[in-house]
Amino acid sequence: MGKRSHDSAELKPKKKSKSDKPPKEKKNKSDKSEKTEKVVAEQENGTSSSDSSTYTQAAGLTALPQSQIDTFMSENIIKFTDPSADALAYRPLTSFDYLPPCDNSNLYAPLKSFPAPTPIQACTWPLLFAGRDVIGIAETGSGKTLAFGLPCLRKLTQSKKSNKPYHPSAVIISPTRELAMQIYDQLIKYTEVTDLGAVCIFGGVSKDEQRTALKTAAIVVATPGRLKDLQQDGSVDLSKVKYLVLDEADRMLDKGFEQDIKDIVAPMPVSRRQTVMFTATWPRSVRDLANTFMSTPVTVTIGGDPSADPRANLRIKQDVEVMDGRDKENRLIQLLTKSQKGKNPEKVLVFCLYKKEAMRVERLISQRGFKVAGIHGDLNQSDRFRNLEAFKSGAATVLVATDVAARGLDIPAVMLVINVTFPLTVEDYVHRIGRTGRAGKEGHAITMFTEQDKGLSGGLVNVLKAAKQNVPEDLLKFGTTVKKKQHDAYGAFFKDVDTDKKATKITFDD
Ligand SMILES: Nc1ncnc2c1ncn2[C@@H]1O[C@H](COP(=O)(O)OP(=O)(O)OP(=O)(O)O)[C@@H](O)[C@H]1O
Repeated sequence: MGKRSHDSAELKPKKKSKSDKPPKEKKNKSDKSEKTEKVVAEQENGTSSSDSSTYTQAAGLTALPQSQIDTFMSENIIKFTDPSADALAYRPLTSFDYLPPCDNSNLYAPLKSFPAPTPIQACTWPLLFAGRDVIGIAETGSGKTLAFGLPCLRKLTQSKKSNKPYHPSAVIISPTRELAMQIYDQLIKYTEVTDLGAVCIFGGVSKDEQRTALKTAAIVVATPGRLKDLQQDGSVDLSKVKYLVLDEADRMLDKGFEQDIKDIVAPMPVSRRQTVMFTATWPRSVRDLANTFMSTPVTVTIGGDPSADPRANLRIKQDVEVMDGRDKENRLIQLLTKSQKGKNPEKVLVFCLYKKEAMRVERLISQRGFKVAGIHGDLNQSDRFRNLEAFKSGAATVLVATDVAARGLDIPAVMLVINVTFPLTVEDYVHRIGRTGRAGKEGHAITMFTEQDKGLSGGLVNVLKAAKQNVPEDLLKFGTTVKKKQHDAYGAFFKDVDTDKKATKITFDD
């Protein structure tokens, strides 16, 4: 587990008095069609979903010559798509000096470790401060967590009312426990200086401490399964939520999670909440669904049109090696021998597709004497956190993972990503390799590709071409057609299953 443990671990359970009791389970009577009509009506009216959002552009930012703004926009290939055609009025916040005033002057203090806002922060902050719904699309490792996190914290600090017990004001949903914990760890630096309570909720650990922490938390960072359980058993009431984030939004809206998200969001009136979605990949398949959760959203894209194929971070050198599956293990050991030699072995992340495959590959690597740890869905939560921590600290320099670690994880100084087995989708490929080359650094990814993966060759070729990478002849032989349909298991494969629960859900295995 990270240096900071989540609130629930720090709070001791108290004897419940009547007023301490969590809210009783409420039947959600909201009729779906009514809800959809409401969203449409609000979209037509263009009403703002926010109550405590105010934003006045700093005088210094207004004074900048338009040419300077235009250069920033074109250099970073920034695009705003706004049905209300209002977004361009908000100049990108190119320096922390232009942040709007905040009732709690401490809020911005932790930002001083950074030189300037990243492009996705610069462009989405003004819109989010102003209360707009936003879809933010930017490459892996580009600072999206603070892009949605800072406006959330400001909105809650500006609001005069304190939380009713068990009624959080903000919910941030992410697909995996490690990612939820990482978001929480980033945000807690800011909640600590502003006295906002936060809690991280995920499956695989006891619910009691989480229930206790929910009493005072203004911000809930959660994975969907456990949050839904706690909501359904009446441990938390989400009807006062005014800031909702879906991180890794395409994954959250995919069919593996779609129903959980709908159930969680049902009691949060769209008229009173600001809805924010962030991702590095934005397939067409989820866009219409995303709109049903949002009110006149502005889409902000950094690095090019989101209608194109998923885009890899341009600082990552991508090598694809087409080979026979039987040669993979030797090639893996060869690559590790090279990267692990000397006093300072490189941090290498090795991706497999199946849990059993990951265990086998981890055993192989360990037998060859490398310092390796593993992370996959069959490990219990404390082993997952411990192994991730071992990799972060350098106690293990190789981490073997399934796609549970593909998205969002921000592990410093991963030099090389090796894909032993290609993932189920090209989006997952982009996320996997995005564990290297983060926060402006260079990275390298080596992918073993076999005939079995040929259905994805077209999509991969497009990703390589878009990033101006070498496309091997052997890969082109498999064809360049991009199949429209995603793999059926996209989502289900990746879903974190709450190991505390009896197996009523499908547990995906190889
Ligand atoms: N303004 C900034 N300047 C420099 N570094 C920053 C800035 N904002 C955030 N970072 C750092 O950049 C790293 C990557 O940020 P983050 O994890 O939010 O990326 P991300 O865009 O969410 O990536 P992914 O798509 O993989 O989830 C983090 O270590 C974060 O602390």
